[in-house]
Amino acid sequence: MLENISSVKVSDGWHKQYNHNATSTNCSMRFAIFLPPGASESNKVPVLYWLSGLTCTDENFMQKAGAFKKAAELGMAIVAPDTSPRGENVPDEDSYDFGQGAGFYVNATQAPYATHYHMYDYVVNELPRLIEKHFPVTGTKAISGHSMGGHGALMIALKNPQSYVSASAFSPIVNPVNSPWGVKAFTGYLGNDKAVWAQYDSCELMRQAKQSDYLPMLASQGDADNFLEEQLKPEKLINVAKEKNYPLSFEMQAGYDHSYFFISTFIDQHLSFHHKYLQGE
Ligand SMILES: N[C@@H](CCC(=O)N[C@@H](CS)C(=O)NCC(=O)O)C(=O)O
Repeated sequence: MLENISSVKVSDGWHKQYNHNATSTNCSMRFAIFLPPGASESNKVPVLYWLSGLTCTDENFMQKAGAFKKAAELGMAIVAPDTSPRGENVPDEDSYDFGQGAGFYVNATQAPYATHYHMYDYVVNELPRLIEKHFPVTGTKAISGHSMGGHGALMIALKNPQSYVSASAFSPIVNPVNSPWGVKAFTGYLGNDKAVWAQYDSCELMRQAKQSDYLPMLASQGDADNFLEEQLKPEKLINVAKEKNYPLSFEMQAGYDHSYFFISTFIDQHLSFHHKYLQGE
């Protein structure tokens, strides 16, 4: 069952948080939803799913991105899940980039993580089903995210092109199999078989994509981002997109760092981008 834990009016719509027992992650999960003004059973709205980065919960985007005014104007709901399973029984590690707060949107196969760390199934299947059952939304979905969540958004869209109308990302980890954050997470959650890692790597997935599965994709990156060269490596995805003629619009923005200051500056552009496709244009 859904337990409502907060309800706040904002930009004429509502920001709400819920807990529920999730079967995919085998624990209680919290998520946040923004419902734009006028959303009702007789006026269902499309949904943008937002996946956050390392150390985040459902709250970082909702509190810092400044997305409500534009989402209210465009008539879009936004759903922000947590970034991992959580709780006393959920295995953790004393580091910011693995364990709780760092689920990497994969289905873990390795003990002791395989019991709970199924964020891929949670985001792709369980959460949308729940949202569509309990809220006034259509089944039309787009997906976006930041950093680890940018990896999640692009990877999930590339693996499920029939389920989303568009995908975007801020500062995404585009090639986790070649990024220290990704290598650490994939080794811990997925083991040593690189063929399994490749199934969650946006560069590899784009390389394999059929033209009939191409989705409109937007990525924004700040050139003053501390993680740019070591972890994010956007040129890897840009190169694959060029080779494949994939419709990726990549925008390097001068002077911006890795933070929500950057996201809040360009979020309206990303919401408008998704709106175009969510409206069925
Ligand atoms: N230096 C950071 C690295 C983690 C980080 O930059 N997290 C980003 C996502 S990859 C974030 O959104 N942090 C939370 C926030 O800014 O609200 C830390 O040690 O916590």
